[in-house]
Amino acid sequence: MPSSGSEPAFPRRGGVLHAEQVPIPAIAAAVGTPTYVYSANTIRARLLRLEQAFASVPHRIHFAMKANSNLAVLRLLHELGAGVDIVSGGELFRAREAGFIGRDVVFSGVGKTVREIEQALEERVLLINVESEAELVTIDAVAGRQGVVAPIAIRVNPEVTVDTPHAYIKTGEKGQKFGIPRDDVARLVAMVHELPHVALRGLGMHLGSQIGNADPMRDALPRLLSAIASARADGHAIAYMDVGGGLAVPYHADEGDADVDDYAEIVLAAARETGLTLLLEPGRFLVAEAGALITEVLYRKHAAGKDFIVTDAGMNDLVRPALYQAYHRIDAVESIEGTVVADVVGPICESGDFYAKDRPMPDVSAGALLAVQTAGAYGYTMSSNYNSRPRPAEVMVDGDRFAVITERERLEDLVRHERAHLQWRTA
Ligand SMILES: Cc1ncc(COP(=O)(O)O)c(C=O)c1O
Ligand SMILES: N[C@@H](CCCC[NH3+])C(=O)O
Repeated sequence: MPSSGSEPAFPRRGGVLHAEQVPIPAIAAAVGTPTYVYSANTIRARLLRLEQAFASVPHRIHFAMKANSNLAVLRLLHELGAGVDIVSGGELFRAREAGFIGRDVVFSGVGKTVREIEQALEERVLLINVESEAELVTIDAVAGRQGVVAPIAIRVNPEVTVDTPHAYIKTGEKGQKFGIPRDDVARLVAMVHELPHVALRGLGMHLGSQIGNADPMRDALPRLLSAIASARADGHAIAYMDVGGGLAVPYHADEGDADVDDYAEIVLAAARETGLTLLLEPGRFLVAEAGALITEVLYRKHAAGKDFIVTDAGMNDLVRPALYQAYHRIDAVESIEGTVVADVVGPICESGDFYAKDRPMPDVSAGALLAVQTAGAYGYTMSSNYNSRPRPAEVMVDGDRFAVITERERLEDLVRHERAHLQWRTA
């Protein structure tokens, strides 16, 4: 790791990268900006926190890799014994590359294609979480063609009230596309008996994301438990109970974590009551605080009585503020004298391209580095090439080691691949 000797100005509680001294200026100089920087030690600490909370029952933590599918992050979680929750063939491919095998994988999502179901069955995934009757029939047909029996779980929509900071990140409420409405579950469970190539091994749910208290889980668990009891009464050998992800992390400096112990207490009680293996699918909780987006200030601008800080990162690099009006703390990497109330905006041609509005900020000049905090979850994975911009680099820091992947390397690999497979065919 190149070292500049300068210490980041932000390793305080509630921020990211507090678990180790990460030489951000040296990383920015070596890799360029914008770049995501992840801390392996923070991910270790977060996983340990959850492992300790659930240690008293048989359980497995399946990281929802949609939150962060960087290979170094996945490899670390694999080494630490986690499994993964995937939602596409692409995620299955990345999971395999990171060392996960079939039984480490649960496959969620409302729109799995036949090809994705085939691949999941070829890999012998632990569970395919079924989200509709049509999907159930498709899985049975695909498994039949492969001559196997697909292990499935039914994802119940418990239809409870879920309190999240934005409507787009609720999933377990009535009328949403996710899961099987709770009144339909018994019918689907019964249908499984008619389908020779599926075996119902679990029931699960996922309530939503960034859920700061245990109330929705408290409301939903009895509904999941009753579905489990009916499925068992109907003769199914249920082995797993999946409570999804959703645990909140602090984005504001004065916010606390979701109360893991409160959450664990009610989930543990339910798991004990069933005697089943508990599956958890946390995404954000494991990685959000382990990541920051490092961006350079390009310009200061004063217009119509307002101050703007123009950064080289935009909504294509981190879309959460534009998509969910999400708050991310923004700190100067090196100490700056004075503050200014400013909008922090990116270079994209959209008025929604901002990271902060009218926010007291360090009075930075062009060339200063900013750290957009709590960006390790749904940061890079939701980034795009909008405005034909390259995606940010990603750097994983682990003590004095670091692993870098840049867009140039990704594109070079793609082009190499394309060249290797380019061939003309006669029509
Ligand atoms: C099925 C499923 N499991 C797990 C997660 C992970 O959620 P979170 O990152 O909030 O823990 C999600 C995303 O909301 C999801 O859709
Ligand atoms: N992408 C969302 C979380 C939703 C996860 C998928 N169900 C976020 O950035 O907050």
